[in-house]
Amino acid sequence: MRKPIIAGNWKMHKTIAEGIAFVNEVKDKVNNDKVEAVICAPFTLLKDLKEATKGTNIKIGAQNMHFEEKGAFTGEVSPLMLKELDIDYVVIGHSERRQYFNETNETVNKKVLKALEVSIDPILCVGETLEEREAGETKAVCKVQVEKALENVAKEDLAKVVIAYEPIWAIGTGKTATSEDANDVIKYIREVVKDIYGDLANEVRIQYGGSVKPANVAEIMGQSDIDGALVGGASLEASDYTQLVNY
Ligand SMILES: O=C(CO)COP(=O)(O)O
Repeated sequence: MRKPIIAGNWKMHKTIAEGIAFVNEVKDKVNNDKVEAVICAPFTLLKDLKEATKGTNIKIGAQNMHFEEKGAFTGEVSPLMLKELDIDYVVIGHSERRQYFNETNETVNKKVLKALEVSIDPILCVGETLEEREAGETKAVCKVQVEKALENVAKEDLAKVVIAYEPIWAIGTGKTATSEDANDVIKYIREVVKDIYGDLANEVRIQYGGSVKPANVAEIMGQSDIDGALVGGASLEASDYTQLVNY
């Protein structure tokens, strides 16, 4: 049975003080045992958020990391530095990183492998652009992204990988894929994983991301193959976040 995972991706928002105030507001209200609740925050907040969420149901994720453990990589953060903070998840290959920071399928694969090696569960993001969708390439694009990202991932590690299907045109635009469309692509992504790993694919959680909010979360989560949501904008407000994880 796959436990649904609802993760807020704060992107480049919130100071430490704001993050702690947020956690203090939501922590006693996050009480849906059926869902894993996660906050993916900027690096500067991680240590304090781990502290503030101790003894609560909220897990903490980073939004990126380097694939090397150390070295001359000015401005980067190493997987071991995240591990030292006992970080639970790390978002890998978000479309904003692919678009603005030259993240490629190859670096995404290296990061996924490294995250698994240091025991931080990767949230692997895939998804098509509007152009690709209009050209009917959605599934082909997702297939390549998933196959490349999972290259050399060991069978016994597969279930630790969370995949987030985030159509780029639905991110921050207010446009969601219809829940049936999202479900259809997610079903297909599971087939792609199945072609590589067989029935182990049934253990992989696949989230939807893109303009998820309290008003549409139940419908999205009600789909047969959607195992969670990765939420940007609507995860920034404490009351919205509480509604999302308690949908
Ligand atoms: O990119 C996203 C989550 O990673 C989605 O962002 P929005 O929920 O703001 O559309």
